[in-house]
Amino acid sequence: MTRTAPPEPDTPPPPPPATITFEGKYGENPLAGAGFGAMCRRLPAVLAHTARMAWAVDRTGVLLLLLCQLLTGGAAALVLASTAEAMRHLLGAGPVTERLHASLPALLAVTAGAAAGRISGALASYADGRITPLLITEADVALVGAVCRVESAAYGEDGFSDRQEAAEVGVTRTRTMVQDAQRFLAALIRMAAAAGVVTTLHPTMLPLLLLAVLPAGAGAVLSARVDYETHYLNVGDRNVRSMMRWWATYSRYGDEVRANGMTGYLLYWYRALSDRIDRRTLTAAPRMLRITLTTAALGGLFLCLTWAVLAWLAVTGRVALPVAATAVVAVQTALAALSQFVQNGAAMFHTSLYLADMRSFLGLAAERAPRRGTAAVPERVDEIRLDEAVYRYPGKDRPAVDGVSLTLRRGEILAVVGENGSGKSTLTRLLTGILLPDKGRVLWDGTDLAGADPDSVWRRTALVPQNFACWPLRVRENVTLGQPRTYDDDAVWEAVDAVGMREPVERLPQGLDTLLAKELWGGAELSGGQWQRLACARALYRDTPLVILDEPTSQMDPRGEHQIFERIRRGAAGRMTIVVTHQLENTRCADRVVVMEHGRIVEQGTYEELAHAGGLFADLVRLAGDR
Ligand SMILES: Nc1ncnc2c1ncn2[C@@H]1O[C@H](COP(=O)(O)OP(=O)(O)OP(=O)(O)O)[C@@H](O)[C@H]1O
Repeated sequence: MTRTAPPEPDTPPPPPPATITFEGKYGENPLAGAGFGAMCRRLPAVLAHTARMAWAVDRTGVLLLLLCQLLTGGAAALVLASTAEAMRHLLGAGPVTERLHASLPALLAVTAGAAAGRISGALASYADGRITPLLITEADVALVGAVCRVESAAYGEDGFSDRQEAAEVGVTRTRTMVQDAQRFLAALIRMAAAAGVVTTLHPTMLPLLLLAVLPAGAGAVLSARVDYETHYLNVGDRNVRSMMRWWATYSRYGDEVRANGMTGYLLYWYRALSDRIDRRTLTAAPRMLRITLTTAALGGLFLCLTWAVLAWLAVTGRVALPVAATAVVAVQTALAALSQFVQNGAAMFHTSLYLADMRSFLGLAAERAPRRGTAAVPERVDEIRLDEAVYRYPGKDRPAVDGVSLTLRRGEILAVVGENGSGKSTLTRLLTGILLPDKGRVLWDGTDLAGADPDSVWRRTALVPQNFACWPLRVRENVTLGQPRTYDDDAVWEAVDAVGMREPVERLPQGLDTLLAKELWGGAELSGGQWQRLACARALYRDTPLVILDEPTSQMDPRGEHQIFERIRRGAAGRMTIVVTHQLENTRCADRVVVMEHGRIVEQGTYEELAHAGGLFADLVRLAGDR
């Protein structure tokens, strides 16, 4: 139900958030065709996977955990055997003091066994506490690393982001993985010990006990399946909700949200989406209840049968009274162990579903990692050539860059202009090898980027994108991005000076050491234009053979803009510089201007040539002046 009303009563109610439905292979729940047996068969693989991951991060912890499991089993067996022994004496014939005296060693053994069990339990928790944080970090870092490394084109693939969201849940679930596995193993060992004792008392007892707990296990597995199905249905909505949550609450967008009166709608939207997620969860609740009630009833029935058989064995003299008393303890122990065994088995199964999502996403990311070749581009690049390059984004009908040929030489400044969506940024992505063309080639001094090691290419590029990041790091790291060229700050100040930021940085409380995140303790904030200057300083600091500035001065005052273009001119000799801009006056500094339309280069020449050519550029110049 939607409780937050849209803000304006006299306007029509806003539409609810769009429903995202997966199609194709992403629409298929991986559990849809899996039966109960198939689900149970996953467990050994999950156990082995958990053991492998745990072994990789903390061998001592794993060995300690295994030792604890053996100790737990041994302690359980000792407690049961000694209980039987103590019962035999206590319920035997003779005076009470003598019976007590005779049973004392067995009672002491019970105490020692119980103490050993407790100690090994505590040690197992300690080992789990050591391993789990490391495992979570491993999984988390693997996920972040995998996403950072995929080919940029993968971000545009349908379902990529949703599968990433599902994988994030897998990382969270890693928290319970070791604990579930450890409890599962401990229960298995305790169960084996108790089952041995129960079987020696009477062979019918064990199958009855099994029947008593199996329904609970089946119930837990089936509930886990329903829970996962609901989770799976909600992945898309949860993903978009968490994105919107970030956008709506991030302080940087606070002005836009408030001054556009968006708060009411955003809350309405957020509530409506949350309600939809809740509705799906609630729809699953009656199914869960049915499963739990049915399996509990079945389990209860079999448990009654177990106790009835035990009573019948004792009453008919088929087992002696001391043995029957031991049987009560053994049945209780076996029952507890069996319940723990099936419950933790089901929990492991449950966790395994989310971990499988994580593993499958990591597999997808590995498939999408660059596989381009190992050719290294030369240190000093003299020429970059685009040869009939075509690139179409996934899911788009038309190519964003459509058969572009272009040669850029060292020392040249190239300006790229064109209307919105004409393919300028995509062209820069092709030149830097962020994207590889579907057809045609991009050659750096004759080396095709399709066969070049991308890291060797990106060591030679510097890019100020349209949407640059405002890193919540210190000023220094915002310039160096953590890759200092020297151990002193001279090169950093040089880049800061080049964009006219010395004075504002010196005025910050800790200069270059100031944290640029107002929302963090002790942080400071810059203005939009100052952030953009810093993004340019970042590119200049890198001192690479190719520098690309995509709308680098859109937020700057005229002085800042002048300073940046002055710096571009001065530094042009040793490199290739590409400036993408809508400020056509700024293209005067370029040796050549290329004009793009619908993904193609439609004109090229100097500013003066194009301004008088009567084509698209001249048209845009006229429109810019006609205000
Ligand atoms: N990541 C993307 N995924 C899918 N389509 C994209 C993506 N980026 C751009 N496009 C599409 O490719 C076309 C060219 O976009 P591009 O960003 O290269 O244009 P542009 O000339 O830089 O535009 P602008 O002047 O607005 O920055 C557009 O139709 C756009 O919708």
